[in-house]
Amino acid sequence: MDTLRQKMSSLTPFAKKHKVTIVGSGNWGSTIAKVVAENTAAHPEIFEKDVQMWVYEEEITVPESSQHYDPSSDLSTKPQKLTHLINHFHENVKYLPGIPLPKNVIANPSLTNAVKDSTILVFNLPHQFIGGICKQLRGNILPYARGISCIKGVNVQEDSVSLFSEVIGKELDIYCGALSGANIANEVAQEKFSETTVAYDPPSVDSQNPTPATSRGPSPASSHVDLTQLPHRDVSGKASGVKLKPLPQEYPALDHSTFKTLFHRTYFQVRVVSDVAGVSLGGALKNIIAIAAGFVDGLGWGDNAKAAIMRIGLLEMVKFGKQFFGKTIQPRTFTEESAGVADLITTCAGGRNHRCAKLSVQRGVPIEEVEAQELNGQKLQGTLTAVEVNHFLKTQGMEKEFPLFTAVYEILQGRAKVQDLPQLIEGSGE
Ligand SMILES: NC(=O)C1=CN([C@@H]2O[C@H](COP(=O)(O)OP(=O)(O)OC[C@H]3O[C@@H](n4cnc5c(N)ncnc54)[C@H](O)[C@@H]3O)[C@@H](O)[C@H]2O)C=CC1
Ligand SMILES: O=C(CO)COP(=O)(O)O
Repeated sequence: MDTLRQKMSSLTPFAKKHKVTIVGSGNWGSTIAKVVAENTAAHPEIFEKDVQMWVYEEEITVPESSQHYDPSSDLSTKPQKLTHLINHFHENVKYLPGIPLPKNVIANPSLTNAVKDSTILVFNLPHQFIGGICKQLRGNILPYARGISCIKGVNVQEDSVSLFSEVIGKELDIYCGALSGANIANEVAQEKFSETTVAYDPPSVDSQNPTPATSRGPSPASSHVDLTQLPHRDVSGKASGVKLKPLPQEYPALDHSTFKTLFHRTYFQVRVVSDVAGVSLGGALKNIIAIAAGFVDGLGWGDNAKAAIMRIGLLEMVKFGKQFFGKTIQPRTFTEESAGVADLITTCAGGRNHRCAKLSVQRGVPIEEVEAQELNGQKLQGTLTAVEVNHFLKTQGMEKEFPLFTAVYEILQGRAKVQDLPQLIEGSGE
């Protein structure tokens, strides 16, 4: 059905194209902006070519290591707005240096202006900032927009845990799916082969009743179907209704096929699934395990130790998913999709959480100190996630059920030593 719609759209163009905004412009945000802009340019029948990229504005000086550094130019000798530099050099010289961005990536410091008229909002920023961003966005987006969250983290509030796709959906009254995978940003940006998983499972409102393009009326008020209740888990696991506004018929459907077209490149191969919880949790929880893997690498304990950490960690990820997202999750997502075990492997090998944890052991300093020294403004997600997950497990009286997550937390708090890891997790993973 979806393929039929796309074929028909190439015969009879839709009156409107999807405008895409990337909310965030860090290491991964800029990389996803590049991927998406390549695809919007390649598919003018579905998307507007220009991709807005919201940038948290800051003044920076072009580093001398940059190919754009020119001592005779004010652009290099005086601090400049990051948006100005991105739009001038078509490169995010701070967060994704050395990677040319397509000219149709437009850096925009105004959040509300960047999302204006966009039907697709791709959320890609460190998870600690999403609450404030949603508050600013509320009431300033198209009511029938759809979201994709590329954020790796979980939302812990008091005694509850939820996904960022759920937070975004609830705050903005839209449907939001997720994208996550074994995706070290710099490698994807260099177009080295990788895979990712997109999870998208809205009610059938967008793909149902696909009136052929040829018989559609021009009225902007027309829609695919009537308003539909979108069942959402709320933070306590109960269903809470969000009214999903239907997409006007002037637009191509927003379905699995469209999202695959938006994100898939030969170097970045997409599988689209429906398990939003599994995809999101894989991305969030593996960051805690990557810290443990970095700790044992920092001690020089070798590959067997790291493999053990990853195996036990994977079991805790699946257990956490089943325990707290049981009704919605498909456990095989953790083992079969890029967003599961593949992401765990890549992050424990080449991710920032692993690297900073390893250096913190080698240098004998807190991981936050390494983060500040090494990452030039990029943010670790595993440290905060370890604290948040521990807070949640405590409220459930379940710290002991997740010994590796708990051990990472205790080590980060300075209450246990990395050397104690084998004792702290002894007997777990059985
Ligand atoms: N970098 C990577 O390799 C990958 C990252 N991810 C995930 O993507 C998400 C975004 O990560 P990155 O793009 O790498 O970010 P990053 O680690 O590069 O973070 C820095 C970003 O945060 C912004 N920022 C700083 N203060 C802010 C504030 N007060 N409000 C809003 N934004 C602020 C900065 O402007 C910058 O864009 C994270 O959840 C991360 O786990 C997912 C896959 C790969
Ligand atoms: O999520 C990632 C790879 O998929 C990146 O992990 P880090 O944040 O540890 O670099």
